[in-house]
Amino acid sequence: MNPAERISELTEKLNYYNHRYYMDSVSEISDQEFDMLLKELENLENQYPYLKLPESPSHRVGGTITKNFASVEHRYPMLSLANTYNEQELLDFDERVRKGLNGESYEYICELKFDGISLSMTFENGVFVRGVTRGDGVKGDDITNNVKTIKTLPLKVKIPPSITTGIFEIRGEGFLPYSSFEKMNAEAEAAGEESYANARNAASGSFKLQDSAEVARRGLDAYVYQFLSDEEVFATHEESLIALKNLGFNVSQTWQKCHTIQDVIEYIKEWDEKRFSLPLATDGIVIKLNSIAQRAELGYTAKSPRWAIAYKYKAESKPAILKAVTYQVGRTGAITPVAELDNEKRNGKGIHLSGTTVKRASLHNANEIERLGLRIGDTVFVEKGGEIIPKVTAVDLSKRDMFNTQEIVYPNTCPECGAPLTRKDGEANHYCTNEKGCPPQIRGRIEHFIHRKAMNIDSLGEGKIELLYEKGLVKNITDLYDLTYEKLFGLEKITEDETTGKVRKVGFKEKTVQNILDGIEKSKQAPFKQVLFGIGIRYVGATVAEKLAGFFKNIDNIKAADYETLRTAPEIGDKIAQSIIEFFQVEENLELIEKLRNAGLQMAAQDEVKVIEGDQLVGKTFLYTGTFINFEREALEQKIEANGGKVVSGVSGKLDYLIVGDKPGSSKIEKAKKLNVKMISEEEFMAMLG
Ligand SMILES: NC(=O)c1ccc[n+]([C@@H]2O[C@H](COP(=O)([O-])OP(=O)(O)OC[C@H]3O[C@@H](n4cnc5c(N)ncnc54)[C@H](O)[C@@H]3O)[C@@H](O)[C@H]2O)c1
Ligand SMILES: [Zn+2]
Repeated sequence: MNPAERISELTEKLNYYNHRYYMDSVSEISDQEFDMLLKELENLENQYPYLKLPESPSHRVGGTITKNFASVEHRYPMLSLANTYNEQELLDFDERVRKGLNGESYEYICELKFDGISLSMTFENGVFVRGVTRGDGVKGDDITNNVKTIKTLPLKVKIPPSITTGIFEIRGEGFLPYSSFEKMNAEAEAAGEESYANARNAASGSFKLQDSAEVARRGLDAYVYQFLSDEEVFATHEESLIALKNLGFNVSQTWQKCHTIQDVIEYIKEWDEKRFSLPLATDGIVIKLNSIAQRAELGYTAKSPRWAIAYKYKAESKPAILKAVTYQVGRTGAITPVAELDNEKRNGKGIHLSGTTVKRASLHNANEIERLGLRIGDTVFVEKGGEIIPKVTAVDLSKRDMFNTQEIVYPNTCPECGAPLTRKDGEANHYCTNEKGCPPQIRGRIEHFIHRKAMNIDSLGEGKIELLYEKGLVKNITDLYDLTYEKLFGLEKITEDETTGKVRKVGFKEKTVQNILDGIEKSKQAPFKQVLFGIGIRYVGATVAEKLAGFFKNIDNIKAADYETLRTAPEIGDKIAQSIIEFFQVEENLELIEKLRNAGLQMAAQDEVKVIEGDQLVGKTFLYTGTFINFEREALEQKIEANGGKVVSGVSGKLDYLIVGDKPGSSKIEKAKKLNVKMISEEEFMAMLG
């Protein structure tokens, strides 16, 4: 490949990864791999400047603004940071600073590099008015309502007296603490939804949700690390950090002043392991010049300040012995192979990696085992980078001993129930075929049934369900409604955590029993859409269940619907329709529904109470495109309907009004123009309401 081809390939790849990372909150490769590719591109571009492409990611901040929020121009651009993974480049940075300051003395402030998303928070007269993402560095998404869910962010503070304009801005990192991240992923898994690979992606995805109530539930937090205003308020960064803390902002107390680059290197070493005891993900250290005046002397490149640099920790990789492969069975029957690992002394203590003990790592599926070419007894490399879940990255073939290692034979029967496994075309996982009798599948279905978006019985959980199942009290979801105080009181189970060895006791005393029974009783009031989700028809997630409930109104209509009728419901495609038909063909499923009905569960949708505000829009149809200042999408639809109007799903000649917001969709606009549909602004719409 010649340089031109490589430059074009790297540009395209990096732009793609940037898009996935910033828009979709997904990392398809590790940060380290990304940074290496970017460095390679930068080197090539320096060598062959005339080959640099206009869309090159090398001189731009990586993010973009989205269509889902109003976009806001930053008062001060939000830049990135230069980064490095090695000490020499840190020394080079120090050398550049020294030269740039012409012999003046200087000092650094070191901070941890928190791994979340940058936030800009504006205060006017001491009141928090706006929270914005970094976006493309010039403009960002207005996510004020989501930022407001951060409990540690004071919404009103005293303003420093030297600020005459009344306006100042705070910058910080919005993040999801590990504890919230784990909780959120456990819930997502229970609901059969996709989980995030790491806390940074989960934070990024959460800050960009439309529903602020859901954002609030996720438990986001933020650390504040920068103060900006038109007036010069602080002479040093240190002063500003102390002042921010005193004003009530959440400033991580892990920062430190360093007088030399050697002190900086000490700080880096100190936090290499210690950072894993922090409640959030960190991926490095940020080194910043302390003096604000000296910062101005050094200035900026197009992408980052010259007075700061990020040192990023390399993902730690360690050898381990693959003792065995075990197989886990999930709710859907999917089999996951797991590597059982130990250290090279084989003393059962596992390996110590990035602050935690590792004894197991997921191998995902049979293909992955094949790709890695694993044998039992191999020495393998285990890595834990930004992801908190360790992974096996390769076999150390130099240590391979053919006589003392064994081939891995993928099982063809279920390790839990012995039933045969199948693997559908195009699927990576094997599945246990014994849907009705396989214990983890049964327990999984019950866990799904009590999920927050289903029957919402939060007084039950995994451990309790396991106990009820083992005692033979609950073998399927309908058994929950036969539980009584007598059956539950006094049940007990002691479990030992395999990795930590911690002993945990689940015991049912008076209060626990009462809570469980109350929770079950309350679930009888859960709306039909939640019941429909809870019974666990394949492919019928919470959203599909809501659509079905809204369209068919009750379970009998759904049961009676044939394929064509099902397909007329909104967003019900072939796969879902087939799955519903199949579900209602099974006799046991029909019995299950009758039992739930007899237990008193809601099998029909209650008529929604429609709010009526006026009749100004009666007889008129509306469609909207873009984002609006006064409404989220749902609120806008409600407003139209509450005033007698109707929201339609596409532009047609019959459409009366297209309401055009910020960043409208071009296809809707074009179609509306062609069909002469009247287009109105948000203000004009408000005026129609009178
Ligand atoms: N894996 C992928 O596919 C992929 C794709 C794109 C980008 N990335 C990663 O993202 C990086 C680029 O992101 P970036 O431009 O935001 O740079 P960056 O994350 O390396 O550094 C800048 C950011 O650091 C954050 N930060 C955390 N703690 C800070 C502190 N104490 N002081 C100041 N800032 C602090 C701020 O949000 C700031 O915007 C890449 O280097 C790469 O590692 C990964
Ligand atoms: Zn099984």
